[in-house]
Amino acid sequence: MSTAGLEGIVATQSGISSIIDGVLTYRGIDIDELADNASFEEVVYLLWNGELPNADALAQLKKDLAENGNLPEEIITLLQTLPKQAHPMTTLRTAVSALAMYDPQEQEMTPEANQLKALRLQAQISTIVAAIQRVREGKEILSPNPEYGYAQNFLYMLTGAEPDPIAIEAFNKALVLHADHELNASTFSARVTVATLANIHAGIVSAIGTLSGPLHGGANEAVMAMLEEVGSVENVDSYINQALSEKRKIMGFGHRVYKTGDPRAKHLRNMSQKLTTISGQSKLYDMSVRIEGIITKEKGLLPNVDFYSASVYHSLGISRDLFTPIFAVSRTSGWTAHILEQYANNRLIRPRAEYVGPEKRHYVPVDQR
Ligand SMILES: CC(=O)SCCNC(=O)CCNC(=O)[C@H](O)C(C)(C)COP(=O)(O)OP(=O)(O)OC[C@H]1O[C@@H](n2cnc3c(N)ncnc32)[C@H](O)[C@@H]1OP(=O)(O)O
Ligand SMILES: O=C([O-])CC(=O)C(=O)O
Repeated sequence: MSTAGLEGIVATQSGISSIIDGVLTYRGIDIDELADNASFEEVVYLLWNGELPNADALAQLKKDLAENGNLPEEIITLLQTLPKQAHPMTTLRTAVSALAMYDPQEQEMTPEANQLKALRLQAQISTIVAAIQRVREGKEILSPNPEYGYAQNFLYMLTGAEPDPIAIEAFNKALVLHADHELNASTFSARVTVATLANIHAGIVSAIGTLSGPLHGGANEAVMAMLEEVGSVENVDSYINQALSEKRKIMGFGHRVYKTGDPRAKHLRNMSQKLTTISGQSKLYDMSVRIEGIITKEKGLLPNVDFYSASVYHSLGISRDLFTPIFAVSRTSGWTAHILEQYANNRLIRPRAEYVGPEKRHYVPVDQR
């Protein structure tokens, strides 16, 4: 008997992140502690190496990420050539796929080569997402500033301006909160892909495609679309009641694993309150809180990581269709950690399907059909 959606099936062992009794940890460290204290670079190091970096290792990783963030000229030309109206997740997936062709170690599969490819991908993916926006605005594509950290560099490459410290802190926290999440759908697809011994870029392309759907990472963009459609706190009740009566899903609520709440959501809720106030858009936070109240009361569902991240990113001045690509920028750290873990102890992932098709029968020639 199959289990729909593989619910509750343990498909692999992993030492990277855990969800136990509703508590999320990266390498054993509670996400609450990391959200309040860690830089994204510390989290990347932790996910890849299993330990937090000392000061020298952290400085080296920051330097490596900034230095490896430049894009090959051919990728810049590609980004400038692809259709401007394409969804940025499609453009991102295509650019990462193309990036494999310019990676100096594309066909090398040693652990050392794979670690370097992971580093280059983590460095370049942020440049690509910022570049997608710059190209749409007809602006020059920027490279990372070696003086800046990862979060600061993304905001700088996106806008060309010096980002303010509150924005850097908030963006860093959002990156930390999205970095890894056990065997979510995109991570699973990355692991399935590389378990055939396909290369890292192939795994990340699979993962980006999987993340893009609204039942997974694409929900953050869908939440913002809903907030814009609702428009005001006064409209919330009628909009949500109508959606529920039509049995429509409310994006940003529910979770396959968490049934008593997503531990990341409270951080994003607090950030949403603060940032919407600073940016003069507290209406978005008020609408979100009202929606949460109704969905929790009517459906018993709680917000997931995607719900309040929408108003957070919007308050930072980020376009709605970049929300999911930004999720991919952060999750590349988790995807690559899982890919390296898969390579280190690999076996082809190939489950079975329960056959429910027609009984055995014979081929009928076309003139007899
Ligand atoms: C980063 C992330 O990926 S977090 C998740 C992001 N996705 C979303 O926010 C999309 C909205 N949420 C959902 O679609 C689901 O809750 C999922 C995909 C996250 C989890 O799905 P599953 O574990 O398969 O739960 P499933 O979709 O079977 O839902 C179970 C029941 O709750 C209902 N339900 C679940 N989520 C929602 C929702 N957001 N709005 C309304 N009803 C919902 C379903 O309609 C279903 O009801 P039924 O039993 O009467 O048919
Ligand atoms: O774990 C999941 O199913 C989805 C999720 O919250 C994530 O990927 O962050």
